[in-house]
Amino acid sequence: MKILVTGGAGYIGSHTVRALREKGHTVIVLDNLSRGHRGAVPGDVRLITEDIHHVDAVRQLLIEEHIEAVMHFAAHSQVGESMENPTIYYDNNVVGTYYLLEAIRQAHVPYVVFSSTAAVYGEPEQTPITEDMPYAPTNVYGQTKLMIEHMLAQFSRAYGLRYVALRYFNAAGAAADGTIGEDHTPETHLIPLILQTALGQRKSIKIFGTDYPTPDGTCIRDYIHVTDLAAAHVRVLEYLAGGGESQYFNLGTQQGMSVRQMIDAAKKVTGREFAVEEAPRRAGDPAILIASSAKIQAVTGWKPTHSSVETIMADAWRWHHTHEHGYGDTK
Ligand SMILES: NC(=O)c1ccc[n+]([C@@H]2O[C@H](COP(=O)([O-])OP(=O)(O)OC[C@H]3O[C@@H](n4cnc5c(N)ncnc54)[C@H](O)[C@@H]3O)[C@@H](O)[C@H]2O)c1
Ligand SMILES: O=c1ccn([C@@H]2O[C@H](COP(=O)(O)OP(=O)(O)O[C@H]3O[C@H](CO)[C@@H](O)[C@H](O)[C@H]3O)[C@@H](O)[C@H]2O)c(=O)[nH]1
Repeated sequence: MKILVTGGAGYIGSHTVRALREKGHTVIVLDNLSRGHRGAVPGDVRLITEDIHHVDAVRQLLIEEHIEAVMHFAAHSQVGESMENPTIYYDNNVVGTYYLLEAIRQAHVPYVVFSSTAAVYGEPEQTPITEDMPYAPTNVYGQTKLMIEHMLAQFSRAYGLRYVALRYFNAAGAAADGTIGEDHTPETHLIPLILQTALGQRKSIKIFGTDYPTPDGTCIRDYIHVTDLAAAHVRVLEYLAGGGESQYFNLGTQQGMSVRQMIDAAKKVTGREFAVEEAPRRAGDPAILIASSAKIQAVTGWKPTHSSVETIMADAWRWHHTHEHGYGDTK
């Protein structure tokens, strides 16, 4: 199929571009490079430096290139920033996606795969989290993703668009060959911050909260390898093209790891000692987020195969210690 990947110069999008091409699909990347990297897009993939808000340009591209599906990663995705500056989240995520969907509708593209998030659930009542649990985002970022899910459902009902919304838990790791990986500025995610500390780029890694109701007092998350996330996108595309109806799926491993366990794993994989500081809780962090992925496994047969903590950490380390400044100045 011929697929447009919005946000394909970003972390998860670039790994999915690779997975799609490995399955023989043709890919065009649309990215405004606000937070992505030219160097994350292979030289032989067409990169269109464009913004999803530009409905006329996007519609024209979809029609001219006979695009059959859109994978929509383009978004702002930092929880803290979304609380400090909600307007850019409503504009980039909700308004931007509205214009993108409008272009998709006008160009009659039949399928969309959308990057949603575990943040739509907020503080879960129980774990593992299943898709039928209540939606109660505790931050603006999660709220914008939930609004987009509603928009998709309404476009689907009214115009026949078929879509899958994938609610990722914590994306982690990097391509096994170390050529693409995670490079966010500013970096807020735990694993890159730990590994930057192991590299000596930071003085210490702070543990945000040691008094959570968990066995070691630190937050538990469900870390899923970015390669497994990418493979799930290929699966759900096949599912839609095979006649599957619109769906939303959690993407996680059903295993939780605490912050302390991640730090210990990093020390083992890197063979380096580094300073660890106990710090107060970070506002808005739920104690435990673990996915049930039973639904996507039952419907599409997808299973995570690279998401052991050792593989995640080893792959992330290969990327970070060979790219100390990420994609550097390739932007
Ligand atoms: N990283 C995670 O753990 C995680 C978890 C859950 C959901 N998600 C979602 O997955 C998607 C990808 O996340 P990521 O970590 O790869 O983020 P990222 O910031 O690395 O990638 C996003 C890309 O979208 C581009 N972009 C942003 N706004 C745009 C616009 N208006 N027009 C065109 N391009 C635009 C950026 O330049 C960037 O390349 C996001 O939608 C995010 O909300 C990520
Ligand atoms: O320096 C740090 C950074 C993080 N943490 C903790 O590590 C855990 C993971 O944090 P982080 O890597 O920032 O991810 P989350 O806040 O869990 O959010 C990610 O995972 C969510 C889904 O679970 C997505 O919605 C978000 O977009 C994505 O950033 C949390 O308990 C943090 O409190 C620390 O202790 N120290």
